[in-house]
Amino acid sequence: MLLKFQKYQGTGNDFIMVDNRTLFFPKNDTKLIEHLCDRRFGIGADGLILLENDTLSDFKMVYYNSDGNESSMCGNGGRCLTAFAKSQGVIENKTTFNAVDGLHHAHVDSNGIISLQMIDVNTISLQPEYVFLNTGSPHHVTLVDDLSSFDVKNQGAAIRYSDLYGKAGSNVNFVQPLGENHFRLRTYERGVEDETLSCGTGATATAIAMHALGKTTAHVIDLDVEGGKLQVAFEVNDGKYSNVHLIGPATFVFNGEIEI
Ligand SMILES: N[C@@H](CCC[C@H](N)C(=O)O)C(=O)O
Repeated sequence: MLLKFQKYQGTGNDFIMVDNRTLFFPKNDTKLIEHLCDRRFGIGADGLILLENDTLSDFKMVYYNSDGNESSMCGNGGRCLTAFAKSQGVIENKTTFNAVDGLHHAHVDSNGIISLQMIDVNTISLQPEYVFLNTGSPHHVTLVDDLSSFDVKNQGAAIRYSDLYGKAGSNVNFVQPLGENHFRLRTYERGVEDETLSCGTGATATAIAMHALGKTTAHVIDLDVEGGKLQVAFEVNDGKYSNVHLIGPATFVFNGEIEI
């Protein structure tokens, strides 16, 4: 069978997009999805995203990490899927779609920048050396002095596979403050099992964690990731974070087709 797909990337976090509204795609074929995401033997991507019909909203998002397993929410992927849905004529510039963590609102501005509403965050674990929270995916957030020389892959894997997070594991974000509302982060991603150039739920987690730690009083945070720049905006009342938005570009890379 010939699989038609489009590649998208959001600040360097890259995805294979498939229009699966006819439900033709073999969703349970973990090995196929892993192969398609392989950067040498397949198309190459951090993840694969299916666009499907939904009874409650404009469309449904189904997300797979590059290990081939379906996973939790992908913030950059949600922004890229919004751009893909627009390119396919499924939506115009505003949408509500259904993902594994519920309904998401998104809109595309006149410059193509996409703002994606993320889930509210009401539970934050503040520990002496780190913060843990869930922004649609689980995130461990810890401050480091110099990100440029930091061994993200090995240090990230050690935390991800530690007893802290059991079989499920967690994504791991290493953060360096750059200014009052400006942080740099590098992320080790669960399910990719490597550093990615960007992680949207990770950037969201980092922004909220920095506010919860008192490292900033701002409610609009700039985040420098390896693949570009993201912004996270939120409201907060009594330690509860709402109206959370992940804002940034989502770029079409190429059309492709591959025999599967
Ligand atoms: N890159 C994504 C996160 C995708 C899910 C994550 N790897 C997990 O399994 O928790 C993002 O942009 O949020």
